[in-house]
Amino acid sequence: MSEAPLLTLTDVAIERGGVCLASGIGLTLGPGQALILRGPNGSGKTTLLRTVAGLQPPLSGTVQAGPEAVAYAAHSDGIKTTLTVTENLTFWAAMFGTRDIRPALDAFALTGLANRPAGALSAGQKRRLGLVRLLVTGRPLWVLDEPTVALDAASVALFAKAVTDHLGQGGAALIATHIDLGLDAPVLDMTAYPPMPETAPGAFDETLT
Ligand SMILES: Nc1ncnc2c1ncn2[C@@H]1O[C@H](COP(=O)(O)OP(=O)(O)OP(=O)(O)O)[C@@H](O)[C@H]1O
Repeated sequence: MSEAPLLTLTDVAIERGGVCLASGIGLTLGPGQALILRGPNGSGKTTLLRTVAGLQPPLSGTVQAGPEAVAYAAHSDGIKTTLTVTENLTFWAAMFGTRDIRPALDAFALTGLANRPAGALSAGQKRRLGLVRLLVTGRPLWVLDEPTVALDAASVALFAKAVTDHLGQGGAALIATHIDLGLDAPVLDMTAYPPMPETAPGAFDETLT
């Protein structure tokens, strides 16, 4: 039995600001699989996630993900503060063709906050609103950068359940996190992929994008 992978990285090197951060990264994520990214601050976790999300090209190697496969949750919550929780989620749901937002609101315990302007949420509530978007994208590959920042223990548990359910439905997840989410997932340690000694200067200049 072999299912098509949702993500394949082959001999990937990544860079930020013209500096190679890591090289030789190879991985495959299939339906139902998660991978945890670990490494010290500045080791390139965010840069790798940005590269997988297509926000920047790899310095070398190939990144293969299905078309419209990736849902990327970055450090920023990406919410509209003047809109209510419902209005934010309705906007995202419409973008991705999802009609019913109630299951998503329930899954992240946001139903009681549905009519509150997003700008009046606490930091952890804002983070939950940023993450709940994942549920209405319908996209199979979740690429998540420190998703649990500002979440309390109960919210971390809700998030871990959402990821587990997503994997159970045939999705996959690549997650940079410093905390244990209780997932049965292997760890990719960035320190195992040292940068190439020679860095091509200016291979990607993000000031031009
Ligand atoms: N916009 C940028 N321009 C140039 N260099 C950058 C930029 N953003 C980050 N960097 C540098 O790239 C390196 C990798 O950063 P990155 O954010 O990928 O690391 P990280 O492993 O996610 O770190 P953290 O654990 O602190 O989130 C760091 O040395 C950082 O200073």
